[in-house]
Parts: sequence; structure tokens; C-alpha cells
Amino acid sequence: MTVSLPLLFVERMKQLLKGDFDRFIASYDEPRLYGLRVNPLKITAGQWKELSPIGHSTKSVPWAPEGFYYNGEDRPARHPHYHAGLYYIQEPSAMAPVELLDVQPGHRVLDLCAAPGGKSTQIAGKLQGKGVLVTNDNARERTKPLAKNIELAGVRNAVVLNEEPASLVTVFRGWFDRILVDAPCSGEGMFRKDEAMVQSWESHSVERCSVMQHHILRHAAELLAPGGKLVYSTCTFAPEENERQIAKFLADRPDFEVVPVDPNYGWTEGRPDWADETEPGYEAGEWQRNVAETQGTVRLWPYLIHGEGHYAAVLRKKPGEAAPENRDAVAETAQAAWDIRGHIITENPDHRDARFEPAPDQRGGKKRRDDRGGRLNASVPRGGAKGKGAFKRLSTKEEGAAPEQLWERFASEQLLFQRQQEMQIYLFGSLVYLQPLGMPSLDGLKVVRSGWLIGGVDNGKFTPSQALAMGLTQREASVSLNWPAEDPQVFRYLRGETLFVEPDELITADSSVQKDKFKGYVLICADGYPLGWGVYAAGMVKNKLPAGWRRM
Ligand SMILES: C[S@@+](CC[C@H](N)C(=O)[O-])C[C@H]1O[C@@H](n2cnc3c(N)ncnc32)[C@H](O)[C@@H]1O
Repeated sequence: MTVSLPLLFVERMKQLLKGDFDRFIASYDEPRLYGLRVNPLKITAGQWKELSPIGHSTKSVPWAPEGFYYNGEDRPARHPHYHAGLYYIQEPSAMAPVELLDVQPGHRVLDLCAAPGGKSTQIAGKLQGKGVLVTNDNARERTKPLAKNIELAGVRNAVVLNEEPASLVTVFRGWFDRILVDAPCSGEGMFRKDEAMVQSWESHSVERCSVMQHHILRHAAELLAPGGKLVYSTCTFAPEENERQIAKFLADRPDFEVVPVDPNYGWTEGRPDWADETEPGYEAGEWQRNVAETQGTVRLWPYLIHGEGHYAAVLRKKPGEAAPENRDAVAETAQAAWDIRGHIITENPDHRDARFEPAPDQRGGKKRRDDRGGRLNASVPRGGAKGKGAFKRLSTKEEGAAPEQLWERFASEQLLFQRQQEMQIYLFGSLVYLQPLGMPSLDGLKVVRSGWLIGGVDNGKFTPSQALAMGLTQREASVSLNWPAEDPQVFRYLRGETLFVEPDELITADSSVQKDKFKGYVLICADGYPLGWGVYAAGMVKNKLPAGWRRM
């Protein structure tokens, strides 16, 4: 066997699986599987298969319409399409929980344990830019890749938080239509994929994880609206973290029920018989009733499917009393803020900020901070159109102009911006966000991203962000450059190099732009999909791709 498994784990699985144990253990000698999920915010699965050099050699993941198996030697994470956010690398069985969550465009969705964001980007694809995704993780360092993956995927309607579930209850009680609890777990399903999980199995003991999961679920229940659905998932086989956890939850929360899942695709039903010993503190008959419900949950086994292993339970909060917070009132309050303050919501000093990965300021090499310690991860606008149709240079500085005016001017002059839903401008220090309308105040929470970070204002200048570039389509930029994904210019751009181009290569959405005189922002694209910003002048493109986004 290539993986050396913990003895205790092997003994326990032998007892549980009995006749199936040999097949289970033999699956550890099979090669690991590789999966990616196409990002429907940017491209359809069919279009991607046509476009990608590896599209023809992939096979569909049966339970995920955008999921594909690929050959390990293909290394899609190194291809420019990855840097354009066309797909996310994800283990195939990890694609199942979001498929079970039944997310519809317009829903309010919480991904409570979200980093590094695989399932959050999948949820965002289901929302199609409509509704709200609140994506949260309590580990601060893990929210950096989380925010980056949300931005890379071009998600416009997400808020990224760094909170304990209990803290979310004060702001979001009963607010969400859908909640995913992809719980921290002992990771037994990851042993074949990642040998480090074998080492950390002891420290992430099953008992320790099951206590954490119990607390997380308890608070998640408070956050869900009546009639809403919650999917609980783990990538482990231990019944204490799966059926037993769900039985305990049902006993504590009689207002919840299991929505049985059809065990298709080689998935199997939950195993109530592995959790039927009555938990101390619970009445035996009641325990048995709740345990029986867990038959409607599902297990994904590596010896029965092409995937590493997962567990998922779909839970519904029974429709009952209205959520404590009136949904219409929230929308009306937000609409009032939009109308009265010209669509502006400004920062509240109580709002705690945990944002921003370090990024070099690209003007003169100095690090620039917003007034609360955040750093602007973006570049500086120098040119643009004046009014619709004309394309003259913007004055580089407008002393006294409000950030929202500078943004709106940038948008009207440099973008042909398609709103997918009403958004409100949210200002935090020098940073400008677009936030889905109807969000409650985030005051008192640790906020990593208050919405779609579109840029920043410093010294009278609006600077578009990398997140803005990634959330646009090529057609939404007034001026762009585009090469086939395998063109050397694309690789130069991704390495952070300056590019030299002919004025004729500029692609303009506005016929009045004089290419030989143009100076200003261009959206750099590969195969028509944005990679980031450049600033063009006289045949030279200054590279504005932030350091953390470059391909090494
Ligand atoms: C299995 S991972 C999530 C993977 C993620 N859903 C994805 O698909 O990329 C579990 C996550 O839970 C987070 N976590 C652990 N305890 C937590 C808590 N009390 N509240 C919120 N998140 C927590 C961990 O930091 C970890 O990132």
C-alpha cells in the first residue's frame, strides 16, 4: 500500500465495514483522482470543453454538471485559463454538497466554514450574480486565499467575513435561505489525496472535531430562515462526525428534519446502525427516532465512486414562525439608503476591518495604506473617456471629488457595465465596494471584503482593483487587449512583465477612440477572458497585475 494509514483508523473501519473492508482498503492502492469545476459565471461547461486544450480528454463528474476529471499530468492550474478564473481545481466528491444545497438565483446563502473557497465559488455559480453569498471562515490567514478565490472567480455578490458562527447570529439571525456547513473534520477521506492528513489525523482527533462541529451546527441553526435548507458535510468516515452528529442535532433542534437524499451515482445511504448507541443525556427512544432519520443522509465511498469520500446531510428548518427580522423591512431600509444618499453607504467606525493581503503599491514602490491599515491592491487610472462616446484623457486628479463620484465617472467613461442586480456603493476609508442591496449592517463584524471591491481612491484618483477586472467581461471594458491563451504576451503579462504592443492591437468598444493617441487603462485578456489591468501609453503596457496574482 502506498499510503501508510493510522492503525486505529484501519481497525475501526474493519469493524464498521466488515465484508466491504477489503474493497475499501484496496482503494488506497488506486491512483488519486483529479477534478476541476468549470466556472459558469465566466463560461459554460460545453464552451470550456471546446476551448480548452485538455477539454477533450476530461470526463464528466456524474453528480456535478460543471465537474470534470482530468489527467494529473495535464496541470491545469498552470494554464492561463486558470488565471482567468475559468475553473477551480476541486476534488470530485467535494462537489456533491453544493449540488445538494439546491441554491437558486436570488437566494441568500451562507457558507459558514468556507476557506479556501471551493464550495463558495460553486455556490456563486449557482446564484448567477443574483442574491447574496456570505462566505465566512474563522481562521484569519485562511480568509486571504478565500477572498482571492472569490475574486478570481469573478463573483460580484459576495461578502467575506472572518468570524465565529456565534458572532454572526447577532446580525444574521434567521436571514439565510441556504447554509452550507462544510465542517472542519478529521479528514479521513483525504488520506489518499493528501498524506499530510494522515499525519494530522491524531491532532484533529475525531472527538475534538465532533465537539467543534456540534457548536458550529448549533449556531448555524439560528442563522437559517424557516423553510430554509442547511447542508452539513464532512470529508471523513467517522460516524461520530457524521450520523451521530446529525442525530444529536435533530434531538437538540426538533424544528429541523432530514430531507432524504436519493443515493444515486454509487452513493450509499447513511448508516444509523453505526450511531445507535444512545448518547449520554438523551432519552433512548428519542435518540433512536433521530438516529433513524440519518438513513436519509449520504456517504460517498472511494471504493464505490470515482472520488475520495464524503458525507452529506440535507436538513430543513420546518416552516414556522416568520424569521425574527422582517425580510421586506431590510430591503426597504436599504432602498432608502440608496435613494436618500445617492446609493451610498459609508463606513461605520465600529466596523472592524481584517482585510487585505500585502500588495505592493504600484506607484513608486511605496506601500500605501488606507486610513485603517488596509492596503490598496490595485493600480492607478490615467486615462479614459469623457462622457459617453468621446474618449479624452481624464484629469489624473480631482481634488475634493467624493470617492463615489470618482468611481461613477470611471465606470461611465471606461466601462460598459452591465448590472446583474441592484447594488449599493459601500465606502470604507479609501476603498469603494459594490454591495448587494438589502445587506444588514456589518458593524461589529470582522469584514474581509464588504462586497465586490471595485477600487480605491487616493489623492483624488480612482484606482480600479484586480477584483473589478476579474468580475468584468471583455466587452464591459472600453479598451482591452486580447491574445490566444498560449501566446507569449499572455505569459509575459502573467509574469508581471511590461508589454510592448502596436496601437492597432487595442480593441475598443468605442469608435471615437483614437488608438494612436490613447493613454490609459486596458483590460488584458486571454481568449477573451480578463486577467487584470494594464496601463497603455505609446505602445507600452505597464503591468498592473498584483504580485500575489502572478504566475511564477
Ligand atoms: C473542510 S474546510 C472547508 C473547505 C471549504 N468549504 C472549501 O470547499 O474550500 C473547514 C474550514 O472550517 C474552518 N473552521 C474551523 N472552525 C470554524 C469555526 N468555528 N467557524 C468557522 N469556520 C471554522 C477552517 O478554518 C476550515 O477552513
